[in-house]
Amino acid sequence: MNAPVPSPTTLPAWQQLAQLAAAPQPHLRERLAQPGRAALQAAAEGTGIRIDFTRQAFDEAIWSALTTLAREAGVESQRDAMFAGQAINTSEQRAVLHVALRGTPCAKGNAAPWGTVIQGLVQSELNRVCEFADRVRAGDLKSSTGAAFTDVVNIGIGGSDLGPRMAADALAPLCSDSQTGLRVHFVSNPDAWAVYHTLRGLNPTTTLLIVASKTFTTQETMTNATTARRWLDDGGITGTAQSAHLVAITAAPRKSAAAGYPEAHTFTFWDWVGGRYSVWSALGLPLALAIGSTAFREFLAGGQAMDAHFRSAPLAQNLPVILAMSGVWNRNFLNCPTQLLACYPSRLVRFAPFVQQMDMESNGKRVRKDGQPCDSGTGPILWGGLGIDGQHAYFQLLHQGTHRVPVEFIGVDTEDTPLPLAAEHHRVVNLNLRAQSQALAVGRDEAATLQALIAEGRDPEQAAEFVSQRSFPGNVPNSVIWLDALTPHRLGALIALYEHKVFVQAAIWGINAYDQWGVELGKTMAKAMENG
Ligand SMILES: O=P(O)(O)OC[C@H]1O[C@](O)(CO)[C@@H](O)[C@@H]1O
Repeated sequence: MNAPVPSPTTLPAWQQLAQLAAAPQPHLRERLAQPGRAALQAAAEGTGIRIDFTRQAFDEAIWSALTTLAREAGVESQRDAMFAGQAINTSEQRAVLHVALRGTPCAKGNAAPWGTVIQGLVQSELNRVCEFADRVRAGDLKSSTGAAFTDVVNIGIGGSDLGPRMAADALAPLCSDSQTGLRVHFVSNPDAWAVYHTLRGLNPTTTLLIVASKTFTTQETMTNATTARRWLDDGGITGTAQSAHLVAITAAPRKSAAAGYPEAHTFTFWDWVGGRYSVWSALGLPLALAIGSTAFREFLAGGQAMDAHFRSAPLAQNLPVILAMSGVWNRNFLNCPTQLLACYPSRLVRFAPFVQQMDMESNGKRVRKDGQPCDSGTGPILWGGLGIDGQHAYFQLLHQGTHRVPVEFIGVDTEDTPLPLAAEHHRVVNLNLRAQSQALAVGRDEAATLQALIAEGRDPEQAAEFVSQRSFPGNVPNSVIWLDALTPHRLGALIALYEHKVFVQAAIWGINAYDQWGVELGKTMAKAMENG
């Protein structure tokens, strides 16, 4: 029997927020001119991350009510239940302990909140992953022909692809110890071209295949794995020799063993790690191969630093809570159904699709944990990509379209690309980020536009004719998430920030962020069609 979960709309703070939202809302232009605006900024110690949320469409009174809502919805007790390993994934009766994969966020000597058994399992599998990655990178672990591996192909989809692929793209280029010549490739799509295109340039005798699947049943992954193993066969890597080229990462090791993946090359994780939260587990092996075990452990430590902040910072200064509650205000009180994520460092090219799965597969829910229908909107439609490219594509709609799209910008303070003019590139990137954040917030009204046109030398009468087309409503709520650098540690902290944001929003809406029954129907129908 499901314990009843109160609708958030019955909470006093929700009702207060509804009243505040019903009052006339000052334009962000005016809000930004109000004193005390600078208070809407916060940083998480030890993570290198800070958030400027001065351009969110609320004032201190609304912000205070939003933090009260978080308290009334029991965000803190729900957070503690997650860290204590309680079965908060109620529809599957599972704990949600991806946080345990990053190590304990306690002072040295204190027991981990999830207990020593889980701590021991995690540490021993992490050590295996790190050792394996370093041996492959060093050329100590040889292929069946005695050669060092030159290429790794990770075959997986969804959570078994997006996280490690995103992080490898972001980190491999600048990890100084990643110059081993080992190339890491990813194939997710079962369209034949995807796997063909990846394998055709590779040498089977020096290629390591990783098949990553929590269930080890996903049809797309198994189809690609069959083709890749056939490619090894065709390249003369057959029978027992093939074992040296095969790796399985799964929570179902019996299934991978039955399919012929060697035990020594099988890395496991557990049912309490959701696919979209699994980059910290053995599923991070391709990332460890791309950046080395030292950097991989730094990545985990970054996640752990954000966990420590999430567990201890007051709600009003707590970065995951800030992102989550800004989102709740925009989604539920300003009625904005979407959320744009605009990343300015180009190494974060895959960050938005990664967060898209994390957020939409988690909070795309329509009933609460007790099975009752939600009477408020839940997870937003999250979309995005690289901000600068977006400026020359869809930002027009943000500035002058008929949708109001809240934006989260991500930028970095420092740049270490080994190019003589890298600092100039960096200046241009951050200048654009700051300009877009401000332009979307303040816009430009018709009077200011007319003045600007006249200052350009336009005839005032002619200028008046098209002043509306040259004006910008602004008032687009946005925050900027600043990283001091894009290192493994900081990326780990950034991912954990988003994981906890999703957690807080689910806690507010009373939904289960950790199941994904919605994707099952299509899978079942595909199977039924296959069986005629
Ligand atoms: O790792 P598996 O079991 O192959 O699943 C891959 C993905 O499929 C899903 O179950 C549904 O698309 C995701 O949640 C998961 O990340």
